Amino acid sequence: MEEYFKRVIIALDTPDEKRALELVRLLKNRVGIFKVGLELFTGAGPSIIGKINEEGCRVFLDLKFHDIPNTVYGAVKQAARLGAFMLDVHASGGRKMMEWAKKAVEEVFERDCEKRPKILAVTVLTSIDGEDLKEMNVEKSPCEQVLSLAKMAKQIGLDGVVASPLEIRKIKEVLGRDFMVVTPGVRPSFAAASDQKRVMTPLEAIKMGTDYIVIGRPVTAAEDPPAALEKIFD
Ligand SMILES: O=C(O)c1cc(=O)[nH]c(=O)n1[C@@H]1O[C@H](COP(=O)(O)O)[C@@H](O)[C@H]1O
Repeated sequence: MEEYFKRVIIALDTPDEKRALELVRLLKNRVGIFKVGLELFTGAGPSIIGKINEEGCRVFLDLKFHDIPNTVYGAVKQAARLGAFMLDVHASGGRKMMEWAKKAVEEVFERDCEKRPKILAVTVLTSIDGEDLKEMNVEKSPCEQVLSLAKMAKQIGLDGVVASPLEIRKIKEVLGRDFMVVTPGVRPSFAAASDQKRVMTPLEAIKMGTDYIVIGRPVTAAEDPPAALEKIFD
């Protein structure tokens, strides 16, 4: 079980700092990384990252930056100083935007490469399927589109990608084992898929070779979050 817990990131999707820290305290003896996304960051403010770090846990700062290169460069510079272990930008922001995001992190940690947060590129959201892509005039399948964005992220020198579990095998095969893959869109058999479309169970995703799975509601909305987490891998 420990082997599985090491690969879990819990998404703290609540606007409430108190609830977020309560979840961290409930789960921190099993899970070491918590995700601060748009809802919590906007609701609780940037200081939430330091507070999670003070609990002895690492933070994936998931703000999915997507803007012109100069704006993303400035935002990533600020985000990189907050103490996150990983942060992300949208790959669909393009090559230059990703290059500038990398440059921002490198400049902040010029003298301290070890502390540099990892930068991930979000490929195709797990809530999007082939039909949705077609509607946006993307003729590629989700897997092809993920792979082409992931290749660009790797060329630029980002640390990895966020993709669905359905693409893990292909990304690792083509881009190598060291290129990090983080997969939301995991649903245990007892949980509803809700707005997620490209899903697999957490255990299947880990067996496919993902570096980390991101789990939110199946754990955080459960009456007993630690028990829900145990049940997933039991
Ligand atoms: O970047 C992400 O973390 C992300 C990318 C993606 O493609 N799909 C996705 O669901 N996420 C995030 O992963 C979490 C999934 O939460 P649940 O659907 O509740 O398990 C949410 O916080 C999403 O914002």
